[in-house]
Amino acid sequence: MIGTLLGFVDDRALLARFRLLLAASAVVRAATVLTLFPLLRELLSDDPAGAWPWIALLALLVPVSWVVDVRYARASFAIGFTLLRVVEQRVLQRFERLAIPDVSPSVASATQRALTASGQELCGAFAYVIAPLLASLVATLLIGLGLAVVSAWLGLAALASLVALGLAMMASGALLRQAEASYDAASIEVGERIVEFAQAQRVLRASGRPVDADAPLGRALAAQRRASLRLLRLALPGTLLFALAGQAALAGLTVVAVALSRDGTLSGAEVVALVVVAVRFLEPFFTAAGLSATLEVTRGSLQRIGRLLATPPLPEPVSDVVPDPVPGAPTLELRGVDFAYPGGPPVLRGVDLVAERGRTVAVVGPSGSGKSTLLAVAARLADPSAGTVLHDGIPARELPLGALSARIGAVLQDVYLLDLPLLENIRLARPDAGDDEVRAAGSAAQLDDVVARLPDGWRTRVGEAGALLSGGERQRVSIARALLKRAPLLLLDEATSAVDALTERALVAALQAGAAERATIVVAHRLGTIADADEILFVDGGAVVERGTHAELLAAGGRFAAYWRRREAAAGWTLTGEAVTAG
Ligand SMILES: Nc1ncnc2c1ncn2[C@@H]1O[C@H](COP(=O)(O)OP(=O)(O)OP(=O)(O)O)[C@@H](O)[C@H]1O
Repeated sequence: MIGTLLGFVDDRALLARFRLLLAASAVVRAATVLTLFPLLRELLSDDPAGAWPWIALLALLVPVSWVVDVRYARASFAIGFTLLRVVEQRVLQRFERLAIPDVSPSVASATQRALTASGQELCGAFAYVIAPLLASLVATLLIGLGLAVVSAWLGLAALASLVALGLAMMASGALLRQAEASYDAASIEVGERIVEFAQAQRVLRASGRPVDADAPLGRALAAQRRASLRLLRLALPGTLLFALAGQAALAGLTVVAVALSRDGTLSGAEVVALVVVAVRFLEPFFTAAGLSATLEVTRGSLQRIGRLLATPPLPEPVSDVVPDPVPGAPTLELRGVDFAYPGGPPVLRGVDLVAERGRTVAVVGPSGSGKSTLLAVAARLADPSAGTVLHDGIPARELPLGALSARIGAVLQDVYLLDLPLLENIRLARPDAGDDEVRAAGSAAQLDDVVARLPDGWRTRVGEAGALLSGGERQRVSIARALLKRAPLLLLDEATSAVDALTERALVAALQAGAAERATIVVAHRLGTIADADEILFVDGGAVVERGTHAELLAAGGRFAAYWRRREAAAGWTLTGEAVTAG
């Protein structure tokens, strides 16, 4: 565990200082304890004046030990804070680079715990528990060596004590580890359920479901309570076992000292001195017994962070240099792309798609046929299991993620706004854009009337996840982002599904204004958007089953034509008063 912890520390000079101070602290502590042996021996002998040199040495060691320990504590804190920083950094970096399907609720919850608790736990545990314990344990080893110098038998007894205490420590750790693992799993489950509970408030209230013991959150909280009780229960036998081993070790050392006195190897005064040294020798182990629960929590945090960091990120090229576009290559090309979500059936099968500058490709198909997934793979939110995605002829995997993201503007189904002013939410698409540009993009995205209603206009914070705005308003913000970005590839997934027909017309016009400069792929159910596309791909079961222009596909009388007729018929249906009638 200590090796793993120190493995996170990227400051080599700090690590070297820490190791040096650890050695110095252990040596001085051991020397202080071992000095007690000759000091007490002389003090209890016929000539107590012989104790003066040892008292002088002790008087010197005490302030030296204090100075070394203060420096050691400072280095330990510096390591603790470095752990906090590096863990936060690595967890965030890894999270940002995970393929989107890998960002499951449990990964999100584990990340949240790693960022909000684990880093702090590691920092505190290292500075307050692990580092002091480490110095004490190394000092104990040195004291054991010192005892061996006095007598080989004492050395052996000390070694046997260390082994017994080490085994007791491992046994109590193993008991706690199991309980800690189930407590950890229960806490992650509670984290997931709380997020779900908060997000599903409208649905829960609409369905009138009370939060009771049978609700998912109630069940998760009950499981966490049980796991926490088990953790407390299992801490007790471990501590008792440890105390027993400690008493046995002390008794063993005393028996050896007494036996050595009986055969004349040690004087009575030396036996008394040895018992005092033996007590100090065992002290760190008793401290460790009291702290074993903290150590197991630290081990749990480390494992959680390790699991998160073990999830492979989307592979990135080693070099930051963006390869040159291949002359004449389309803006985006998918060649024989297959894709499946982790553990799921194939969702895309052999998809070919070419999106060229100035042209619009519409992807059409029944619900669940894989349209949004196709856009996700195009944007490299996930890598295909087979086939290639090329941007300007460059395989997506050869483009640094930053460069790739700069090429793509997207309005996806799940629009997410941050709790920032409206203006800043739009500016996220292009952080260097000036206020005027951001406002112009917002106006083109039909946000002027929204802004007029907001208390602070463009500077109004939109609330967590954009809670202050309606679904259609959030879509407009997302479109404003895409307009501001002016990326060469625009991906639209039901981009205007939540706005009224009039606003939609204005938004489509705004999006078309720059269409000559970019390639557009649009997933839409609305007939107008589909009919105007340069090419339509009809997708079913993850495969492109028909492709062509609107006129060609209608003339072919195949799947798309049937879909189109059904849509047209549905568009004629209207709800009036009590009945549904065809219009
Ligand atoms: N994160 C995910 N994990 C596992 N399966 C998923 C995930 N997202 C989508 N799927 C599955 O992949 C399939 C295709 O989903 P996708 O959202 O791409 O379809 P779609 O054609 O865009 O549907 P819609 O028109 O309803 O938006 C569906 O069967 C869906 O259940």
